[in-house]
Amino acid sequence: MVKVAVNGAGSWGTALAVLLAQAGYSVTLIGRRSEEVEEMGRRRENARYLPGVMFPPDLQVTTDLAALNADLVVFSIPSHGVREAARLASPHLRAQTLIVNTAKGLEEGSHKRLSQVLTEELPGHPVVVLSGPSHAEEVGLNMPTTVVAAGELTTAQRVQDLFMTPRFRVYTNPDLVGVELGGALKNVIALCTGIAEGLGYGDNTKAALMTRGLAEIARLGTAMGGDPLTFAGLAGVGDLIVTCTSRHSRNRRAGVALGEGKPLDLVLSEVGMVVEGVRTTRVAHELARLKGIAMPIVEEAFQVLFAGADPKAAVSNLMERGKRHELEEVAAVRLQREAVKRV
Ligand SMILES: NC(=O)C1=CN([C@@H]2O[C@H](COP(=O)(O)OP(=O)(O)OC[C@H]3O[C@@H](n4cnc5c(N)ncnc54)[C@H](OP(=O)(O)O)[C@@H]3O)[C@@H](O)[C@H]2O)C=CC1
Ligand SMILES: O=C(CO)COP(=O)(O)O
Repeated sequence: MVKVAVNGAGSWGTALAVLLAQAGYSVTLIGRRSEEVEEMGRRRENARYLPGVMFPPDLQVTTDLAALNADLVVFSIPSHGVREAARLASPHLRAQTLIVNTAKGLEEGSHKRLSQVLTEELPGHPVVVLSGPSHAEEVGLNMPTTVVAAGELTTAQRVQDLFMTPRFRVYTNPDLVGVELGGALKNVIALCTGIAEGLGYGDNTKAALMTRGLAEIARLGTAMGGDPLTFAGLAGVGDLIVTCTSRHSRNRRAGVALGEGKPLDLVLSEVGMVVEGVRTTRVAHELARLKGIAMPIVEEAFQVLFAGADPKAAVSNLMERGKRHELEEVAAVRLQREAVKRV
């Protein structure tokens, strides 16, 4: 039987451990705090992070990293903990252990994608990224969900085979860069649509932020080597839609509270779970500057989160920017053609 370890017992790790155990594998969920792990073992439920989703009888829960001696190890650790978690995991893995990363973010400081971090810390291990519109609360209740497995295609197909169930449909995508950037950057836009909601603005404003946000995601993502088509797929617009609109989204919820005027520290403690978009805003802001990419929404998000800017003024700044074409590159070609015709 395939032996699986899920490293990280938050909401996403728990939902995936339940999914894989229901699929019939021998699954161990690894948490880092013994009191919580003991409670989960006793209640057969992760009451803190995923209440209402009962564990299948065969799902094991432990703090013991020896459980990482498995065929497949799923990392569900927030982005800021991935490098350290990989270092701790390294001595326990089998030579051939397949690694699947499910966190969505970028490493602060290095700006690295999380698959790059994992490949650096776990050399020789194949790394695949699982991403897409998939809230733990719904996966835990077996609601139909679609995701992508991104990486070297034959390895991504192994992950597709392992995770696919009648309620969890997995597509493959060879574009690791595009999938990881789509998954990380949509959290920034979800914070912004949440802020707009908290300010009392309506659906027009949210649709504007989602659409122009996607333009920014694709602009930075393609500059970093992603395929433009990936941003029209599950890990791009698909995840953007769910995160900007779902009541389950922690990024959206944090944005709403910020828009209502609460300070960031209070917002984060009230949400009580990881809000990846905050750190990712800082990284995306740095990347945009370094690469000379126009990301006005990310700029305003950065000013609101880290420079005390007023959210309402941030929306006005976006609305009152200089005039633009919707598709700058297309417009440049058209204008050139029209100029030639006039000569
Ligand atoms: N929840 C979801 O629906 C989805 C989440 N994701 C992504 O999955 C990743 C994990 O998120 P999620 O499970 O939701 O987060 P949660 O906030 O639900 O849980 C976080 C878990 O990670 C642990 N943790 C926190 N910091 C560290 C660290 N530095 N090192 C090791 N463990 C740590 C926490 O342990 P403790 O309780 O001890 O602090 C907790 O078990 C994120 O990148 C998120 O974007 C992706 C798709 C869906
Ligand atoms: O990535 C997610 C859904 O696909 C989870 O989003 P939140 O972290 O905002 O809850």
